[in-house]
Amino acid sequence: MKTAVLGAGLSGLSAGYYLLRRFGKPLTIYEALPRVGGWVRSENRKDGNFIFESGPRTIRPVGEAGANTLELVEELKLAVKPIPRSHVAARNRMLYAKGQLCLLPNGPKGLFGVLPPFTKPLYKALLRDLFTKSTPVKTGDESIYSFVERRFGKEIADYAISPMICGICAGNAQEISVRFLMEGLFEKEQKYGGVLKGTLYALFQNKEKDSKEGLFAQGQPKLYTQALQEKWAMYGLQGGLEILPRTMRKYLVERDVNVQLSNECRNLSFNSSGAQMTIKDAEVPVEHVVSALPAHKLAPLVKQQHPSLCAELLEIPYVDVVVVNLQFQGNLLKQDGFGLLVPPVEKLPILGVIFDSCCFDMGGNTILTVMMGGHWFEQWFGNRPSQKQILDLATSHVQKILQISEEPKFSRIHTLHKCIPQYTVGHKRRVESIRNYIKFFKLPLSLCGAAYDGVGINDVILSARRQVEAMQ
Ligand SMILES: Cc1cc2nc3c(=O)[nH]c(=O)nc-3n(C[C@H](O)[C@H](O)[C@H](O)COP(=O)(O)OP(=O)(O)OC[C@H]3O[C@@H](n4cnc5c(N)ncnc54)[C@H](O)[C@@H]3O)c2cc1C
Ligand SMILES: C=Cc1c2[nH]c(c1C)Cc1[nH]c(c(CCC(=O)O)c1C)Cc1[nH]c(c(C)c1CCC(=O)O)Cc1[nH]c(c(C)c1C=C)C2
Repeated sequence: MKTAVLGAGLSGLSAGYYLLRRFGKPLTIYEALPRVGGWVRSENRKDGNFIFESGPRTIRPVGEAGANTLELVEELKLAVKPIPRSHVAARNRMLYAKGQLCLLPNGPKGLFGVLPPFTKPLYKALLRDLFTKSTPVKTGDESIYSFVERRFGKEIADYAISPMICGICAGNAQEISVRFLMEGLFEKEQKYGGVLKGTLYALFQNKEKDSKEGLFAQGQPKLYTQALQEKWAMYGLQGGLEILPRTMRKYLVERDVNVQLSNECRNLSFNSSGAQMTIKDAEVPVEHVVSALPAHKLAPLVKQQHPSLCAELLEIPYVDVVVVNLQFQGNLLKQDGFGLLVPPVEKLPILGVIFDSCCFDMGGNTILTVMMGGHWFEQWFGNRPSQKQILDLATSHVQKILQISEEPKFSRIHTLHKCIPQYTVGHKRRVESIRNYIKFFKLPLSLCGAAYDGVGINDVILSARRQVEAMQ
């Protein structure tokens, strides 16, 4: 089968990898930019022995999706940099709220004390769930904020869930679907009348999914076993995360997969013998297309022939994120950890700060990444501030929150337009409807990538695998 993949981000390269494994060649991957990797980008500063990541830097080795990524990492023979659960970066996550830096609880003990910014012990939120009647949600979905507020109270919604949503998709918890992160808990509440009740009932009935089912029933990847034994909380890659897409490209090219950079797809239509792509100005026929493009990039390609598919794809919103990498000389952090998040109720222009130099060795420098914008991008950056204004905003907040008086020695600013899809209320139905449309019209088109089945690295790699496995 002659297949084309659109997009050489992590999902497109993964689709290429799984297509090659399942069907062999001929196979071409078309990428608009002169590089692979999409949002994964690492700048290695050899002069200072540190790395600036403008996208992801760590991966979680959790569950089937985590095991699947580790299988790929193992096949590519990449050197991993594990962060065990005992590491300070795995234990310490902070919030900047009510004018102070607050360490988040990271174990059952933390349930019983009163830890700022919370005003009550957290176990009280669990009791609230136990004694609160469930509210049937007829539409089958609601925002994660309203679910958490109903079950656990406003304080948990404002100071635990809202910043967490910022730290995953830079989104507003009041718009993000409960099914994005808490599908299981939501369903337990709807079925058994409460989250705790449902959890206990499921445990008692032993109805939780058998871990021996699924992709790795025949044996899990060695690296995943190692991650479990050594209790990794997360890991990075030697040389920065961009080594992953770069090595995938090399792996594919060495096996005669055609990876065409600077070759944007400009139109996509379907006929009785397959699909017709316009690549730059050339017409290219293929039998099947795997799109690993962001939904808003695929939409205009199918608009002419399938306007309603285009409209549904455009219903998946995206947000812009400003990423500012900062290098300071020496170790300036008073409290080590993964980083800090700022709850949106604080109404500050920053979403969070990652302490890169606590996660990985950065040559004795303090390396910080400030993330800003997201759902609130227009509010803070709508008037298109200059690079200097952006840098000043990031630096002044870092200096105030972390009490750093020095100026950064080196910095980088990236404005990432439409970089993270928002799984707003109704997302699951929207994706089902898009895939049903494709099925109904028997289009030789598969969809993978961050727009549909999860926004993290593990999700987009697994999404590519599942789509390839579902191909006839
Ligand atoms: C700031 C930030 C931090 C993140 N942190 C983490 C993290 O810590 N952990 C984690 O697991 N995940 C993280 N993520 C998410 C992770 O980066 C994404 O899940 C992943 O990179 C998405 O990959 P993708 O292939 O689906 O999409 P993309 O990376 O968007 O790739 C799509 C590709 O398609 C190309 N393209 C677009 N239009 C066309 C066209 N018409 N023709 C051909 N090619 C086209 C693009 O140039 C791009 O290369 C983060 C993301 C961001 C933005
Ligand atoms: C402040 C902005 C962001 C930070 N990271 C991201 C954004 C938008 C993006 C992101 N972070 C994670 C993922 C992957 C999710 C997954 O499915 O694995 C993505 C796309 C991982 C993550 N980072 C934080 C949390 C709570 C998570 C979820 C998984 C986990 O618990 O490890 C916390 C966090 N993110 C950022 C900061 C500053 C921060 C906490 C201190 C930045």
